[in-house]
Amino acid sequence: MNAAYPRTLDMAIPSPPLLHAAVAPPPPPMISAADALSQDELKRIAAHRAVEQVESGMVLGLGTGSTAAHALDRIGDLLRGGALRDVVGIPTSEWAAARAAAAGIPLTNLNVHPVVDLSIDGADEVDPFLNLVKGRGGSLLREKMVEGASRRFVVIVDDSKLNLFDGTPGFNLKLRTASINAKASAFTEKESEIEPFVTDNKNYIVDLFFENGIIGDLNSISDEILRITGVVEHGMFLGLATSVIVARKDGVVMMDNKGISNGI
Ligand SMILES: O=C[C@H](O)[C@H](O)[C@H](O)COP(=O)(O)O
Repeated sequence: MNAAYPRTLDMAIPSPPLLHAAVAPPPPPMISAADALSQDELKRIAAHRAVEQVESGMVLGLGTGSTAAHALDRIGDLLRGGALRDVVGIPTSEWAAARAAAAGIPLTNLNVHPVVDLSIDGADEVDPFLNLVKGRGGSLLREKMVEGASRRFVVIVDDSKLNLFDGTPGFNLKLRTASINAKASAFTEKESEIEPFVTDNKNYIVDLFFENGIIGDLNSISDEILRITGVVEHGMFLGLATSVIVARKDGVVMMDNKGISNGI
């Protein structure tokens, strides 16, 4: 997982075969120690609300990250306590596989279960139309495969994730994608001092910097990014989420295609 989450859109491109991915736990949130507990508590609350939708016998998509961790642990607790049974999960990363196994969730894969009943995962940014930016922990490709195969995809966030996709200026130009008004970089200026971020699938994560914010139709931008030779996938999850559970200090809200409900 990445050590820091820049406020950018990420995409994955293949890395050279000699590089291998390090599987690490999710990064700590970039907030002060005093705030850490309350933000983590919000993540836990959102995750537990989502797990209320899990039923015995379901095939689950198991998300990646510090918010999804609470969902995995909760599902494990319910399985151990007997409140849930016959649940199997498809992990969206090596990290999720390890965490789910530790929680006692039986694992499967998309070959065995090509249709997933319910996926639960965090996000880096959520817009009012339930579009997401994901992948700042590097798991966007497997996440999109599993969550795209899901009947329901419930996103769990604290309210710091409610952003429009704003993009952030960047200065470390490696690949210019002029047609989408963005610059991309896998490295800083001092390449020797930084390890490129390599995913579970041995792809590089490249940060895309939209200098003037993301302007235009997101689906067209998505198509354009995917047409760039070498791009495997990007972190915009458009039209995949069926609902978003947002934990705020003043309560929990759910966003879905009918609007926003309070007090769920
Ligand atoms: O690659 C990482 C995943 O897309 C995560 O679900 C996303 O980064 C949100 O992670 P967290 O819940 O730790 O903020």
